[in-house]
Amino acid sequence: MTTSNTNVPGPKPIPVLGNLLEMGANPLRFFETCARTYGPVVKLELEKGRDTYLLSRPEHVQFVLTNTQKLFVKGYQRDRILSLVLGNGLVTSEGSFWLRQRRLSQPAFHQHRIEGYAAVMSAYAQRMLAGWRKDEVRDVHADMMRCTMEIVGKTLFDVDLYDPGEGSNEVAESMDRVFREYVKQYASVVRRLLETVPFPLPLPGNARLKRSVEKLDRIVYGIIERRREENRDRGDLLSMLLQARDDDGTGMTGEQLRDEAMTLFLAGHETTANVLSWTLYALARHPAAGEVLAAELDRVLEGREPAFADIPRLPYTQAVIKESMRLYPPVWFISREPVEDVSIDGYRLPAGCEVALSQWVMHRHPDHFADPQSFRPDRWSPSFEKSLPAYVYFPFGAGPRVCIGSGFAMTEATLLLASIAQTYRFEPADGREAVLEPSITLRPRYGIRLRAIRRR
Ligand code: HEM
Repeated sequence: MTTSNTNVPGPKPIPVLGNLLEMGANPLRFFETCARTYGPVVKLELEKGRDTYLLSRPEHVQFVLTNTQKLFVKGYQRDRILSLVLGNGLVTSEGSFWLRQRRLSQPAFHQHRIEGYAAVMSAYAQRMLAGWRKDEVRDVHADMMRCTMEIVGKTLFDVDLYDPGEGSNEVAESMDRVFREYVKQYASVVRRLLETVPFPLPLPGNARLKRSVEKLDRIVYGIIERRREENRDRGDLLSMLLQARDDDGTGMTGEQLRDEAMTLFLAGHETTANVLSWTLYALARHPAAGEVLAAELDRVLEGREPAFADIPRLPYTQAVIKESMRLYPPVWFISREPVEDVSIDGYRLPAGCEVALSQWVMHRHPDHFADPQSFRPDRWSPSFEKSLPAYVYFPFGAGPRVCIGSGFAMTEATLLLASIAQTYRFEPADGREAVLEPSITLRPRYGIRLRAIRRR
């Protein structure tokens, strides 16, 4: 028999605000505490008229993610900010429209394409390091954001974002402005409350974001137009998207290309920057792991610049990245909406509710990870990976909507970390811990200041 959903355990809501204030104070701790206190299915009131259910069994993750498209939708269209910035691109679209776009975009992420992008990744890492001075304190998050943005600019648009000769600083600046405005609004709990108002409010933040997006749109449409006229494969993602044809021979419209380009730019640069920033932060606090990493890099690379072919020979480098994404998952929760009532562990979750799965909660679960709060890259042995139940560790999601850029991201993170850690080791610049900001991604709120000590 299915239990009524009113019986689902959860923290007591207060009038009007539900559980929003508790969550707003520290969403990560709130989700973790709820899962530990109330069990694998927790009911939360985070939106007016729509309950949220936090699920934390691996079977729940499997059920929800593999049935997205059939029993669940992403429901992002109700999110005004994401819709304004990303339009109807791969992250936000649904159903048959999404499927077509995914099929058209997939070839841009084939292994041989990524191999081509790898050379750009390594070269841009070297260019970044050339600007670092011996033993100085740096905000490594700012460095990683800039470097991954340059890499996306080059691999996506074939534009060198920071080469003043190309006159393309405008793209970088506009992207940056949109991004900052978007993060500022996204992290706000007040925004979640205002989302319940059924029309866009004339708030200054909304107007600023809209103006920035309009400016960026003009630039992106300009690039697309010029590239259409040029009609040649430059080896970048945009070339692939421009060439992509459906079975009936139709390609993407200008608007679809704009939405996909914007989506890939945003989805593809901050996530990887976060992984690298948190990795350097963890290494600075765990010098022994840093030494094992440096020894692997010295042994395998013998001082050379890392290349795509080196990646399989860098297992510890990859373990460091996996462990960093376990503790600091760049996407810390995934949300879905059931299209019909579904039954989970005997509870009925109604159509239209929000179902939340949290990498933060699952990746730190003591049932699955020994000493779960500690940074221990050596846990990622082949036997451990084999024994880890499926759908416990899912930094890139799973099912049909799994990250299309996971191969791109792992290649980029490995090559950048190898380049950086080959030349530098890190020490905390002061005794302060970095502040986690669980916005749409898990970012360091005030950056990450580390002393970069030159090794070679
Ligand atoms: C470490 C870096 C990254 C992480 C942790 C990450 C994580 C994720 C996750 C969890 C999802 C699924 C979201 C959901 O199911 O609701 C996703 C989707 C997506 N990611 Fe990534 N991502 C990363 C890098 C990238 C890169 C480099 C790109 C592109 C260049 C990219 C493009 C996308 C796109 C387009 C989607 C939507 C796919 C679809 O629905 O068909 N991501 N990513």
